[in-house]
Amino acid sequence: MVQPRIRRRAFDAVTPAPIATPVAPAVKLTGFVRQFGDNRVIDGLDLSIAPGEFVALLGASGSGKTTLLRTLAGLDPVGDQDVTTPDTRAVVFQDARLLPWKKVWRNVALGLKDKGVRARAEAALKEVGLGHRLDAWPSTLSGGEAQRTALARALVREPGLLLLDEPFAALDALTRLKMHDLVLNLWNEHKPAVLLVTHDVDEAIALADRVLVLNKGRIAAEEHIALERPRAPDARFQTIRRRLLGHLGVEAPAPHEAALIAFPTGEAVQ
Ligand SMILES: Nc1ncnc2c1ncn2[C@@H]1O[C@H](COP(=O)(O)OP(=O)(O)OP(=O)(O)O)[C@@H](O)[C@H]1O
Repeated sequence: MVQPRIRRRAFDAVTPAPIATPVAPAVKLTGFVRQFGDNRVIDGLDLSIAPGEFVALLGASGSGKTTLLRTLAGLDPVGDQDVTTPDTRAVVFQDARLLPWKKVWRNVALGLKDKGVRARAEAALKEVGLGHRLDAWPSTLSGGEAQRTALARALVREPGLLLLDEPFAALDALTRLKMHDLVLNLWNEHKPAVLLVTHDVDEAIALADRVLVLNKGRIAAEEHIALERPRAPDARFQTIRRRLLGHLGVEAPAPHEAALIAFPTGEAVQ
């Protein structure tokens, strides 16, 4: 058979197609399984998170969000399964988990070994707006201050992966909005990969580059959030919101209700 001759156009030689340099993911799981007795909580899950990417994870209660986060934190055994994560990981939980017998700066410095430990803790606490509470006892902190301290403790280690397990769920709505700004500023400054577990669809859309929905032990849906930050609850936001609520099996509320949910402090504008 005569092979067809491939004619190269002249400009092919001078304008080669750009070659995308592949970036190794910060997090990679392929077909990951986690089972408790007969309960297969994570069932062949594939997940990849790029360095510096901010990912939010939604899912019904019991869908395995915390199990996945604990796996990535290295808190649970993974057997011989392939789990790629950065070496340095840090977790912030819903409760700050500060040691009450250590002053705030010592909580942040916990586990730091090199020189200048106090100075590093101080710098981290200044970053979260608590430079004036270095010598305070944890019992004297407000809920928001305690979570700021937990964030400082996480970031002082310069983690490649920051795991956030509903860190704002126990805070009042106004404090939560302030924490969103703080987290975005810290993320911009340090650029770790982030996995935020949350029940709050608005929080996920407000913060993340990508929102995943976990269902039956797998990623059931994914939304790339291509909205510029800071994100207002505009029509594009609401469209993504409706889609995500649909994936979660929740009927989207009417627009005026959506605005009240997005801005419970009364700042909503429709
Ligand atoms: N150590 C354990 N032993 C046995 N079962 C467990 C264990 N940890 C979690 N599970 C089970 O795994 C399932 C998923 O739990 P997980 O805490 O990961 O869910 P979740 O999506 O984070 O839920 P929520 O949103 O309510 O926090 C649940 O059925 C839970 O009972």
